Order: sequence, then C-alpha cells, then structure tokens
Amino acid sequence: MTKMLASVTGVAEAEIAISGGVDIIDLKDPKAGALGAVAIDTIRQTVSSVAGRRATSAVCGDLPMEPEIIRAKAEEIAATGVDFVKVGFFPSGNIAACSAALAPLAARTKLIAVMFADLAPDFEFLPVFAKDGFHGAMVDTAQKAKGRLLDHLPPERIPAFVDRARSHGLAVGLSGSLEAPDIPRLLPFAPDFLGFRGALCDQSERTTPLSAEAVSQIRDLIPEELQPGAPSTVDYRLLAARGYSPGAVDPVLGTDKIFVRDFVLPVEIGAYSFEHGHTQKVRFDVTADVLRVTDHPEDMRHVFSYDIIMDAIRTIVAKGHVQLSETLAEDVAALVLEHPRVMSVAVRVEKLELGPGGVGVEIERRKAKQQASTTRLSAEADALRRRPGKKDLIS
Ligand SMILES: O=C[C@H](O)COP(=O)(O)O
Repeated sequence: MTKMLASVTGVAEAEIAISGGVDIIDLKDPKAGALGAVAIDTIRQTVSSVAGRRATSAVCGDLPMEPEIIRAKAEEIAATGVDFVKVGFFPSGNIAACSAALAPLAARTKLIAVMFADLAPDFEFLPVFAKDGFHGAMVDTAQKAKGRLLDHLPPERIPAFVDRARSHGLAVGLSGSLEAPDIPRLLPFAPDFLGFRGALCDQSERTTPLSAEAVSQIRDLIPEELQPGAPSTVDYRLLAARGYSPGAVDPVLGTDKIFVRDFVLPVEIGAYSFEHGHTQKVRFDVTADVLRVTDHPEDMRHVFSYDIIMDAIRTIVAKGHVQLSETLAEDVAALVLEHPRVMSVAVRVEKLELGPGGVGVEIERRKAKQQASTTRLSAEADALRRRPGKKDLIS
C-alpha cells in the first residue's frame, strides 16, 4: 500500500500532518532549496514530539558531492533518531564514492537515496546504492519552479526506475511538486510512498505553512491501509472514488463515459519487415465506461482521470515494437480495465500512414463479473484486519 510522506518544517507542522493522516513525517526546510535541511535541534525536537506515532525522515541538504561532507551530515542527522535519512545525489563524478562513504552508516540507519528527475538521473546507480546498504531510493525534483515530476520523468519511464529499484530490494518513493491529479496516475506504479510539500500548502506555495485542508484532500486520494482491527466503518464510496471496491458504489448512479480522442503517437508497429526499425503515426480513440461514485463531483476523489488512459497507452507503446494493431488494442483495453471502476472499454487503433485515411481495428471489452473485485477487496480488508502487523518496507 502506498504511503503518504509530508515534508514539514518542525513540530507544529508535524502535528498538522499527523492529524491529517500522513504516514511519514519528513523534516525539510523548503526555503533552503530542494532538499533544504532543518536545524539538528528542530529534527530532534520533532522526532521527540512525534514519539513513534509516525515514521520520521529528514533530509541532509543540497550538499556538494564530497564523500566526507555527505557522510558527516548523514551521521549527524541519523544521531537525532529519525527513522530514515534522505541523502541527495546531484550529478557528479563522485556519486559512487559518496554512496560508499555512507555504507557503514547504512548498516545501522535506513538511508534513502534521492535522485532528481530534472537533473538527468542515472538509474545505473540504483544497484550501487543497494550494494552500499541503502534502504530505498526516490525521485524528486531539484528546481521546484521548473515543473512537476511527470514533466521530467513521464509515466512511461517510471517503471524503469521503480522496477530497477525494486529488483535490488530498494523501497521506492516518488515526489516532485506532485499535485492531486498526479496521484491516480502514480498509484498504479505502487511506490512505497509519494512525497509532498507544495500540494500541502495554501496556493500550493511550498514555502508557506502547511494547510490542514490541503493535507486532508491529498490524504483522501491515497488509499490508507486498513489497520488490523480497524472499525469496519470504512467509507467504501471514498474507496470507490480511489478505484477500490466498485461493489460498494451505488448502482443507481450508473456509469460515465470517460474518453480520449485523436490521441496520436509515434509507434513501432507492424508485421511487415518494412514496418520494423522505425515508428509510424497511430491514432488511439478510447472510451471507458466508469462507475460513478457521486452525482456531485467536486475534486479528484470523485473522478476517473483521462490521464490514466493516456498513461496506459504511453506505457504500452514505450515497451517497443508491436506486431499487430489487434495486440495493441487488447493490451490497452486490458490495462484500462485493471482500474476497478472501469466496467468496459472501447479501443480503436488506427495506423495513419499506411492506408487512404487510416487502417486498424476497434474492439470493446467488458470486465469480468465485478463481484470478483468486490469480493477481492472485502477479502483483502478482512485479511488486513486479521493480520498481526505487517512489516512494511517503509514503516
Ligand atoms: O518528498 C517530499 C518533497 O519535499 C516534495 O516537495 P514538493 O512537493 O514541494 O516537490
């Protein structure tokens, strides 16, 4: 289950975050750069105030990539008792040396390597961090005024980071000026946590104080793990809004058609040899029948984002050459139908460079009985309640 990390400046904001249901309290000074460190005493006071009610982390700062500087700062922060120490790795020839310098500390403290989507991150360092004992790796953005995570690391490139980190046993975090509409687009990658600061502040201005209302709105978009023994009064309509438990949705509300039209991408596709080794323009038209969760949609909790459809298409296309239009259509339909609120989907795949206008295929696929997913969720919920206490990678 993906957890929510909130970057806070100290005790007062930590309490706002805890009250809003945040899972990880991250100490950071948003006025001191992308990874601005807060004073050691502030970290100590906040860790003491949180007193184990939540996991805690703290950043080392935008430090030069000098092994001894990095090691000394990380040791100092680890001594405050935080659960995780976040170390920023900026482009340099010294990354491997900095990672190695932290290996002794990594043996006794959970270190998170922070890479930056807007600074051409080299994910070849992920196995290096793992070798040196890091607990996890995350991608953030360094230049907060220059776009969000997905502007620099598009959805189709996220699996390269997540899968690579996971294959080396690293916990995975995603952050970088994330906003509410980013959340349903990132949850399918099942990161261990999503990190926020800007979206938790008034006017999304990360240097202003944390807003309880903003924290709550972001929290509501990330399904919380049902705590063992939690009361059964889970708001299934809200879970449905996040793509869970369609069975709990009021059948009277019916479905809406969410569509993507004339989405043209360069695609490596075709069975003929002359179609290999290059791309051709392919137009996608997709219409999904999505269970409604309210007749008064107010925010991202209540909608199914068409971005999810486009991300699904981009992710499939990024995998490489596809022989048949039919295969491409089936793959897109299957990925869109994975979303629990999608009941059926029509997919049209059209090659635009081969025929008089276009040639291709159109399919419609319906989800297998929705009871399966409802049964699945209630079974999951029951299992979570019974579970004595699952060890999370981030906990
Ligand atoms: O990981 C948490 C970061 O502090 C995210 O900050 P941001 O949302 O302002 O990019």
